[in-house]
Amino acid sequence: MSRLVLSNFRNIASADLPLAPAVNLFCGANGSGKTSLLEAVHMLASGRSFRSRQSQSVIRYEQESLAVFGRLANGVSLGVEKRRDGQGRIRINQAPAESSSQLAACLPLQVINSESFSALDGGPGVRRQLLDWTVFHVEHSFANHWKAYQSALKQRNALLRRGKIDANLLAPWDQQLVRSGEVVDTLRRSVFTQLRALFHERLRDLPQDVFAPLELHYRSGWKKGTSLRESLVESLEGDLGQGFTRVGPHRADLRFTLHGQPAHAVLSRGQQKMAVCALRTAMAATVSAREKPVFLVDDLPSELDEDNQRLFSRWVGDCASQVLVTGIEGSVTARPWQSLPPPWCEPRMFHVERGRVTAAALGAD
Ligand SMILES: Nc1ncnc2c1ncn2[C@@H]1O[C@H](COP(=O)(O)OP(=O)(O)OP(=O)(O)O)[C@@H](O)[C@H]1O
Repeated sequence: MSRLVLSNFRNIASADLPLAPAVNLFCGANGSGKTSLLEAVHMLASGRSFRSRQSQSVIRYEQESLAVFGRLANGVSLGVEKRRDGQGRIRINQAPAESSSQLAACLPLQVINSESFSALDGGPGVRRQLLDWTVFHVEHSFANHWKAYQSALKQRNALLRRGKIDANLLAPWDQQLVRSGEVVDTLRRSVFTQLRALFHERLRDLPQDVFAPLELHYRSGWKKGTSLRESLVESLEGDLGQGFTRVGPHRADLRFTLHGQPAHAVLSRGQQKMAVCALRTAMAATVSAREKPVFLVDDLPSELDEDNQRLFSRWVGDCASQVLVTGIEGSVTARPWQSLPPPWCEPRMFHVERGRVTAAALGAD
């Protein structure tokens, strides 16, 4: 992204930022507005915030609307506007866009923040989304198959909730469920194989006594060794009792294990963060043949020692198109990037103070 423009975004009344092609650092005190800048980029890539479901809370107090505009390195422009009454607009190259997945296709994004630990300790839905982000950016048609699957699932569950089953009513939804569900699973499986290999490649840079046994598994969402159709038939009686479909790609999961235990129950906090960083950069590397993602990194030093910060910056340099990093102190935030080859070792520094963002000299705290 070469330019980022914000208005009335949290405590930032306005900002117009020329971004460096590789590394951009946003430094300042607590509450100054650093994370808000990352949140604005996230909104540009997805139409929503990563901190709040309600965009009203993101609009600057006493203002009616917010706007974010970004010009990408390839010249494409993206714009998102949100109003307090819930209305909003998404534009790509000035023209209205139909869905936020069009934004996502233009701007693949990876976020590392305090929420990222949920890849290890959160529910299966969070991990499924990580895999699906990767699949979508490798194969954009995945979104249509997944949508078709979810709409069949909704109809099937509505029938199951009624409690008595007319086989003629259920059959067409089962057919659509199996057809799109198998495509979803096939795409996930093939992308998972690449992702897992790239994840292990990164783990080899970490202490092997700890990380060599870390395993990543894919669960399809139904019984191993049976087809989706067979599984649906097998579970129909139980599904009827529960009133919803208990098997299928909507129950898929990624699992991280270490010596047979869930990884988050064994790894230290810093080790967990490095596992998440390995996963996120492996995801970026998996999709990079199509488009290299932009990374948003909120407070890299928290939980990580200097060696791990440097390792993470090297991983990012290998798979990302650009990175936006926040930190309290400029010199500390810049350090991990300075040992990389150009252009990664030439960060652009911005100072953030009570919602005002200004260019700053490197090393000025
Ligand atoms: N809708 C809003 N309108 C105006 N100000 C807001 C709004 N929502 C949040 N704020 C304020 O905007 C600031 C947002 O700070 P942000 O989270 O971006 O800070 P930060 O620099 O990342 O801080 P930290 O280092 O503590 O993580 C805070 O001071 C917060 O109180």
